[in-house]
Amino acid sequence: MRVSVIGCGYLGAVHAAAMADLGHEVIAVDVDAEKVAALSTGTPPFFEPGLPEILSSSLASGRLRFTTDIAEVAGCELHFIAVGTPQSDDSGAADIRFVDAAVDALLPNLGPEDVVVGKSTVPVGTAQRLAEKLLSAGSSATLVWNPEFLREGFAVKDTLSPDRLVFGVADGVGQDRALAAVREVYAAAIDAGTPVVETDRATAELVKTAANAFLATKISFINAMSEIAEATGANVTELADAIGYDTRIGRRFLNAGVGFGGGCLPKDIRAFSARAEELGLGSSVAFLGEVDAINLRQRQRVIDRVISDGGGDPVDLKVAVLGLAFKPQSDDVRDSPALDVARGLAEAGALVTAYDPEAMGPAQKRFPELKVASTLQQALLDADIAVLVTEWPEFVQLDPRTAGDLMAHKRIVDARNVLDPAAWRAAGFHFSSLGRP
Ligand SMILES: NC(=O)c1ccc[n+]([C@@H]2O[C@H](COP(=O)([O-])OP(=O)(O)OC[C@H]3O[C@@H](n4cnc5c(N)ncnc54)[C@H](O)[C@@H]3O)[C@@H](O)[C@H]2O)c1
Ligand SMILES: O=c1ccn([C@@H]2O[C@H](COP(=O)(O)OP(=O)(O)O[C@H]3O[C@H](CO)[C@@H](O)[C@H](O)[C@H]3O)[C@@H](O)[C@H]2O)c(=O)[nH]1
Repeated sequence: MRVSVIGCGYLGAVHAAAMADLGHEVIAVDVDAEKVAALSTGTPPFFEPGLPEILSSSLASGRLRFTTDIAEVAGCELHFIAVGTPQSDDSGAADIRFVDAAVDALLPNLGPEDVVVGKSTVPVGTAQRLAEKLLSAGSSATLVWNPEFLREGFAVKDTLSPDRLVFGVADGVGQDRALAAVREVYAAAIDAGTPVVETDRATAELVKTAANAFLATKISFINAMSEIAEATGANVTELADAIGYDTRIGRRFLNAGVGFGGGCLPKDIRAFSARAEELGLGSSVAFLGEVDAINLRQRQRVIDRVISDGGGDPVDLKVAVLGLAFKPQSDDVRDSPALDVARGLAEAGALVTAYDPEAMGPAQKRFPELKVASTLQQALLDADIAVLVTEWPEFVQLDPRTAGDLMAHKRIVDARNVLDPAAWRAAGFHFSSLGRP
């Protein structure tokens, strides 16, 4: 099929390359000329395993092209909207101006039988409003809401083999055509057995928000348990293992630590709460405010722990911060707990040196005073204490004897609960984690 992708950020760039990899003809549009130039040469402006490979092969095959000129999408049968929906202000509401701008720019280029496919994460009710916008502009194009569930770090695999596909359509003219088009564009995944949920547009929008709210709740639940475990001498990892064996609960997303960050979970639960307030239903999801508060408390808990384990006075305390990305296999520092911990310690007067295998450039853009080391060993050199905040494999596999030889004092805070306390203590370390003795 001939498809366009509007917005070439994490979601759009991966989606465009994956669609071309599946054999579709893809035109991908972004307003950011630098991003378009980088992607056109096969260089993603962010780290995502597997993306450079499918990007290069799709560009070489001629099936994928990037442009800043929206007029080039004319003639495509299907148009994916993948622009950003960031948090707008302190209310937490989503800023959906980019979605509106994308649809406005698309309108003059739409054919009468085209299908517009919304992938951005939006507040429930947005799709209905956009469908009315198309109609009132005289377009007979149909709108499908098709939320995206990819995880950064696994984005290519998640796009090519998703857990499920959700198609939200409205009853009426164009419904069958729209469903046929999305089934065709995703035929490879559907033929491979991916479950498909065909529903109305409001449900499709809500599936996305509800999924992220549930994942965030699971993480904050286990982090609340880690506080209780710590006060009582219990072990939160063994607790998570034991409750996770119950298949109704499941072990995934029960890793206690410094909490969730990134470009999705934090902003999406705040946007959900803000939308519920607008609907007069704020109390129905009031618990999400607590999920957010527990999550942010974890960052402060880690900062406080580093200071207390470091001797109580943060001023001139030499801290090695291991990790800056919001999670491993990503260079994304949007709402990163690791970056907040580095910043919080520096603001308290500590001498912070951070290291991350991929995210130091993006981190320094947001926090220019941040001192970074070029290797893990350099970050640890002469440190009074280390704190592991992103569980990159090279940190998880770090030999405590090597670390001990480099550091001024043998002290470490494991803020992701991934190191073996016995091994670190045996190497002479003062070791602490969150909710584990
Ligand atoms: N990042 C993820 O893992 C992920 C996963 C699922 C869903 N989402 C959702 O997908 C959407 C995009 O997220 P992202 O992380 O890719 O954001 P992003 O900020 O990385 O990218 C958004 C892109 O849209 C471009 N853009 C803005 N206005 C435009 C316009 N009018 N025309 C063309 N391009 C325009 C920007 O220049 C930018 O490159 C959000 O709604 C997000 O919540 C993201
Ligand atoms: O047990 C866990 C699992 C995750 N995290 C943290 O939670 C955050 C989010 O992790 P993850 O969900 O893997 O990353 P994202 O790439 O942000 O993906 C989420 O957000 C995307 C954007 O909406 C969705 O598409 C995905 O389905 C959803 O998992 C990260 O900071 C993780 O460190 C924990 O603290 N404990």
